[in-house]
Amino acid sequence: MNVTKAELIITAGNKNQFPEMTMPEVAFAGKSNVGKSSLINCLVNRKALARTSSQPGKTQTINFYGVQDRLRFVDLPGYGYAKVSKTEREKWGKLIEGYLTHRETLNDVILLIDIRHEVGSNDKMMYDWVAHYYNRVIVVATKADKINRSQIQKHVAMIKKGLNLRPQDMIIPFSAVTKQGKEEIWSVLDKVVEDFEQGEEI
Ligand SMILES: Nc1nc2c(ncn2[C@@H]2O[C@H](COP(=O)(O)OP(=O)(O)OP(=O)(O)O)[C@@H](O)[C@H]2O)c(=O)[nH]1
Ligand SMILES: [Mg+2]
Repeated sequence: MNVTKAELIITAGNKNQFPEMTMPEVAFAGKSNVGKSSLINCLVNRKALARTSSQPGKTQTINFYGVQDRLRFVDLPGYGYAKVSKTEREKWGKLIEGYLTHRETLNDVILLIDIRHEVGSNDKMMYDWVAHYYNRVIVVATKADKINRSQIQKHVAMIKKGLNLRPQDMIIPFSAVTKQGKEEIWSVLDKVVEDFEQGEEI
């Protein structure tokens, strides 16, 4: 999709604020600071539509973005930030669960993993959880610019193994700096929109 229009729809701190289910949605999950907001900005050709920060744990709400009036991107709060209190973590769990398990228009969850690192226990937990509810999981291995190009396939294989990906899952190396992987992600998303719009016509 050639994106010329993207806007924040709502910053939701609880499920009553989730927008009506009128459009296909794709949610971005992953550890705090992994690059969820940066990926969204890259996909919509904007520098700062989704707020990014070098300080982890900044996004504590579910942020809905409208893309070209055909698709929504859903920026989920990151997990695994140690300085967050137990009460905050519980609130996070309820909010995420309330979204991920009750959203008929949620087509895919994109799980972001830092390409440099071994898969963490939180990542594995998140993957297993999403895999349980959704047909496929799209894994985006972020910050690919931080490793040598020749090492990318090795790291991708390491993540595949660490998460124990199934044949129907996908893994795409990506960099918000070089935009590597952007086209590949869009070709998956374009198909999501097409399928949704065709389903509506019937
Ligand atoms: N080199 C490089 N840096 C990146 C990339 N993606 C994100 N970053 C940097 O990583 C930091 C965190 O990025 P965010 O997009 O804010 O991460 P997030 O997952 O939204 O973080 P939370 O909202 O705290 O969960 C920022 O300093 C970004 O500039 C990338 O592909 N390459
Ligand atoms: Mg963020």
